[in-house]
Amino acid sequence: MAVYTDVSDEELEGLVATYDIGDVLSFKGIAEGVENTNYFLRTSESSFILTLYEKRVNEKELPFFLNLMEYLSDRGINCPQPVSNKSGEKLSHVAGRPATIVTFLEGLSIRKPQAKHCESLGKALAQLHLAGQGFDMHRENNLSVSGWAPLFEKAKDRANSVASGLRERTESDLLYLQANWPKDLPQGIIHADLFTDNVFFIGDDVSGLIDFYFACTDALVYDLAICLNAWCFESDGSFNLTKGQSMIAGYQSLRPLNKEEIDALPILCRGAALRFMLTRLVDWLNVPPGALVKPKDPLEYDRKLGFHRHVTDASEYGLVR
Ligand SMILES: Nc1ncnc2c1ncn2[C@@H]1O[C@H](COP(=O)(O)OP(=O)(O)O)[C@@H](O)[C@H]1O
Ligand SMILES: N[C@@H](CCOP(=O)(O)O)C(=O)O
Repeated sequence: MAVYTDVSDEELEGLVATYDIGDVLSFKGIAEGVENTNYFLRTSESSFILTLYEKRVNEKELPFFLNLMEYLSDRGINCPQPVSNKSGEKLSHVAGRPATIVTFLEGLSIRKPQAKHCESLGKALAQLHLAGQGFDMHRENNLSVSGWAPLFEKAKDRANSVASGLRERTESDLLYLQANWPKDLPQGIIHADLFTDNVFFIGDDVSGLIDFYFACTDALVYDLAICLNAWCFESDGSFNLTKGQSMIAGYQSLRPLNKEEIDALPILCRGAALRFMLTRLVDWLNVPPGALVKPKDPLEYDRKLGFHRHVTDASEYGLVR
């Protein structure tokens, strides 16, 4: 459970009194997520999520995320809407942390997606990229290639205690990716963390997207590389080509990839896997004392990297030319 910060009854009452959202009926820490503290809040008027921003979120960047959710929602993407308080502000403070109340989205996340879910996700990702065009705020991806070496610094001395040879494999991946990372691909707003727990379905169709706190401006096809990693591997570590084909076809049905994007897909998939291996490794080695959180397994992404290192062509991810 990701509850890093407790909110007392008094703090909650004080916060809710600054909003026009009715009276508190129930309030409960949420058993998923690893980044921020989330509570489910039900009031006499509706259901909401209270998010308290933790370690990786810089308060100065919150207007980017909150405005982005509003912009996307105005353009037909079903994502959480920040609720303004009585003073018209979307950002509040509670229990010593910056916080927002956002609307609750209906739908269920799917733990074991099938090809049809991957296709629907591919379409939803392309819709998100198209809807994000014209958003006039910019946020660097601080977890892209230039951010990986500093992240690894925090973990490299203890990496081999997690898996034998992990330090050496990671150093070699870093060198390769730093030397070959593609530039000049089409850019735009990317979600950058569209894992299965951040996508809601109703039936077989994507009904909503949440958790925009890694969103940034980067190569659009890098977002597809993140999703191929997160959705198309089986638990035995194999890549499911049918799922990859479905996702890429779903994406291309709305936003066809150009030649440069297709050529870049293998290295972007490898980079995306390294990015999640690294953040997981750092978190694995540094669980805050007392936090109710289950850190995610870095070795899942170490295994995925083992696959990506041998890929030479986008067709190996299911791209049909
Ligand atoms: N707007 C929302 N509507 C419904 N459920 C939500 C919403 N936001 C978060 N949740 C629930 O809270 C969980 C954790 O949220 P998430 O944003 O992924 O946290 P974290 O940023 O810590 O990873 C989600 O998996 C989901 O179950
Ligand atoms: N998706 C990341 C961790 C970020 O957590 P999330 O709950 O916001 O998706 C990972 O799996 O490493």
